[in-house]
Amino acid sequence: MFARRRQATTEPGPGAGQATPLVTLTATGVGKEIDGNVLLRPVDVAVTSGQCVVLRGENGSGKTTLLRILAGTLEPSSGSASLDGQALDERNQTTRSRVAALIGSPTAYRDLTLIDHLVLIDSTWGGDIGTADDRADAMLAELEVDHLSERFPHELSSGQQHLFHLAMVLFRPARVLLLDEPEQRLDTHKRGLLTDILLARKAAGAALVVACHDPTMTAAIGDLVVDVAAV
Ligand SMILES: Nc1ncnc2c1ncn2[C@@H]1O[C@H](COP(=O)(O)OP(=O)(O)OP(=O)(O)O)[C@@H](O)[C@H]1O
Repeated sequence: MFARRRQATTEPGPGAGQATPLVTLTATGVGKEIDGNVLLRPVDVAVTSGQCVVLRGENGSGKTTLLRILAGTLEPSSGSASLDGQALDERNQTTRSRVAALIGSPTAYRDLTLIDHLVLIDSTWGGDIGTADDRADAMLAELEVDHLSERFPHELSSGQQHLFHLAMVLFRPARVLLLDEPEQRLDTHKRGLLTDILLARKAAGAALVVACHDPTMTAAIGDLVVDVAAV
């Protein structure tokens, strides 16, 4: 007998174009050590709906580690992180339903086209405007990669691949968006496009935490900058 399919959720979010209740993501004194190696010095972060916190820090200072803790995929060694007072854990349906994260590369399949990927994601998260194909096309168009919709992931340039990864994450509804260097590999125009999309998500009520090395983008999207100390 098969186990019941693990549901994502039907909760709406800014990606779904619906009104979004407030959320608060808090990390207090979170730090991480593995086998005596410091990955992240203790740091505090708090963000609520409609705000963006930018994580700034030199290479290796622990920004990705912090994002993993906020995504509930990594336990902190010290301190605690919570979403609306509940501990973050990606295995927990509440965390999964509210938090979308681009940390590293999401899983992609060689034999599915870009639009196939988004339609697959749509089969979990759904939407209420048009068909799944319409919704997927609209997401790809927002990032100006709709002309690549019938390509396979390995037929993309590195910047196009990154835009595809962003599309997979931005496509699903989410009250919290965690993005690790979303500007990487993007040209100036695409960075501007992404900036506008993130500002729109903020205006729609998403809470954003973004690790970013681009000062222009940081100034445009950030309500608060958290400097992550070198380890
Ligand atoms: N599994 C691990 N075991 C031990 N140390 C690790 C492990 N993973 C990462 N580190 C170390 O932890 C530190 C923080 O890494 P992290 O990827 O969080 O930094 P970052 O600020 O995101 O860096 P970048 O700006 O280069 O992306 C680095 O010094 C890294 O070498």
